[in-house]
Amino acid sequence: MTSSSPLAIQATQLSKRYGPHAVVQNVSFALPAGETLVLLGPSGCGKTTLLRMLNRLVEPDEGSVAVQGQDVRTQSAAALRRGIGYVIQQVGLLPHYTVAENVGVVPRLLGQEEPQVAARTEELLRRLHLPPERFAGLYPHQLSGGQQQRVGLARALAADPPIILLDEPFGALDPITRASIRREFRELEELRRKTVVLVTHDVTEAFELADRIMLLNAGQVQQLGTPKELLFRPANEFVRRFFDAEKFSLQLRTLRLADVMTYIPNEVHNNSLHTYKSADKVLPLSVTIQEAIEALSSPSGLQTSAEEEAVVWVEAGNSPSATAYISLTLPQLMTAFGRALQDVQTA
Ligand SMILES: Nc1ncnc2c1ncn2[C@@H]1O[C@H](COP(=O)(O)OP(=O)(O)OP(=O)(O)O)[C@@H](O)[C@H]1O
Repeated sequence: MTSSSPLAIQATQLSKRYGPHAVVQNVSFALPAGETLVLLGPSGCGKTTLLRMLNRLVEPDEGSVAVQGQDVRTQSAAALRRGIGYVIQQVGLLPHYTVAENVGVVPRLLGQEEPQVAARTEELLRRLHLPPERFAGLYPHQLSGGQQQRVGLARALAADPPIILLDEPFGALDPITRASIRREFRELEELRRKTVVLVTHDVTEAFELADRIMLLNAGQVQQLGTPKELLFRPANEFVRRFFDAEKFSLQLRTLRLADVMTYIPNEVHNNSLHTYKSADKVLPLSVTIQEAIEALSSPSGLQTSAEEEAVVWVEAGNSPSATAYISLTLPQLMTAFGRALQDVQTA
């Protein structure tokens, strides 16, 4: 992100008290358009209150919020609703409205024409894997929790707001559904262009989705940075301890193939510069070590080498004429990962 990117949200010195409790204390951040910021921290640390100050559901005692460069206090409720989508854990679907009616609520409130609302609803339901032929006429109680969550997301996206606020959007789901919806969510083109602020207390979720994480404790920012910075350069003891229990799994989700390629021995590079077959699995350097392990462990699409070892091909750099690919086995990957970790921790 360049410094010239326009700021989607700028929060300045936000504070909020409830009685004697300072729930949010002096929180500031600047969020460039297109970035995903995750608010993370233990229960009661002020995440939801901070999120709700961004769309004026909670008024701060001190400080200010600017959205697209304009103070939110000077924007009408309708303008804020158009510019900022909001999804909460309880989904909040209207029980007597069908799926399609729920998705169309905000565009209708904003006065959009019926054919336009219907087309947008159909497009979004399809994109969120809820085929409208089957789902458009159902009522919320006829849906599973995961399906309801997707309708909630479709509803927040319906008016195509540039900013989306999500409060524990996957919180009510079981861990397996949660992981798969999270993956769909990450891959949703519709969301990639948007500025997202997401509240969670799930560390893995934060690491999988965030460009930057704000870790809060008792209303105060402990650290604001990339997942890599929080994991490998914790600002204080609270930050270090917060990630300690899940450190290894987070390291796998934070380091990418690009970070470990220099630790792959030369002989591997030299022996494996072949042209790959189109059916083979090819990974870009941007995938995480976790994703590479999953690719190496899944039964489909694997090529088997002479030693019967699973390999993936990795884009190992571009020459002017062609992309070079090297093959990588799980043991080679894990050795390189171990070396990269040692270096990053002692650097
Ligand atoms: N309207 C309110 N009146 C009084 N106290 C409140 C109100 N809203 C929140 N609080 C208190 O403020 C603190 C922070 O609440 P908040 O919901 O922002 O935390 P959170 O980090 O989102 O927690 P969780 O992860 O459990 O949802 C809590 O102690 C809560 O009891």
